[in-house]
Amino acid sequence: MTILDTILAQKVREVEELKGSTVLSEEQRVHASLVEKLKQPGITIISEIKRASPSKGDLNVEVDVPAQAAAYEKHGAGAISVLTDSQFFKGSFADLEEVRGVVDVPLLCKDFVIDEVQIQRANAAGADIILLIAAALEPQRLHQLYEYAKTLGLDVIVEVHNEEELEAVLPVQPDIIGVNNRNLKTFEVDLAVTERLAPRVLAAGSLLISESGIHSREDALRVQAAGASGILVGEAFMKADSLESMFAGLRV
Ligand SMILES: O=P(O)(O)OC[C@@H](O)[C@@H](O)c1c[nH]c2ccccc12
Repeated sequence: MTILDTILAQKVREVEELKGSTVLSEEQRVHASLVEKLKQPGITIISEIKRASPSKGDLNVEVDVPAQAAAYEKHGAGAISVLTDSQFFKGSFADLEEVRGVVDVPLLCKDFVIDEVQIQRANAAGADIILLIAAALEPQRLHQLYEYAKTLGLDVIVEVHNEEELEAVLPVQPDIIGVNNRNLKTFEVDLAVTERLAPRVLAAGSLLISESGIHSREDALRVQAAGASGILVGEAFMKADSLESMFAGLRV
């Protein structure tokens, strides 16, 4: 069993609980658009609230979530990502709701989505964007969930890590493809993954976000040169002594 298998088994249980315990609405809210942000000149920084992760352990468990999110927005985050998984990342939907209360930028509910009910919950908690992970879903199921999220007015980042996953999701014609530099099965991180997959992503007409392992100006410039219009950064912000200088460094 890989860690991804373990997480997905837990998500099956969570989905059952969610279906049993809550009546969620399909309310259409007005959403802040990540697509529009990514089309603007310069790189869009998506700053993540991530207390802990299976690969790195505790990053910043005691973080003051609303204060961190407000600082992200103030220093120039184009969007904010909140890990809502509790078991493996020590996040929560309460974190997402708190962040929604203090920022206006587009908000990504970062979780392992396998069912519509999780998308309803993300929408209800104030998310503007959800993530669909190719490594976690059959292509047809990913396509269904993508279309469902769109009916709620949400943006979707379709996440891939290799050529095979990328080819499998291209028929969806995703507005945004996130290339995860981290292999979710082995935790290995390599920015060359973005460089390898970028030409195909851009040729398909999708916007490109480079995810994971970005810590420095050099890293940001490297993925921007490959064609990324956005970067998703967690650890570097959660462990930064100064958010201001971290933003100054990554803004390219
Ligand atoms: O902390 P990093 O290396 O900057 O990575 C952030 C983000 O890319 C990472 O948290 C992530 C990308 N895709 C995911 C899917 C599930 C959980 C987490 C992730």
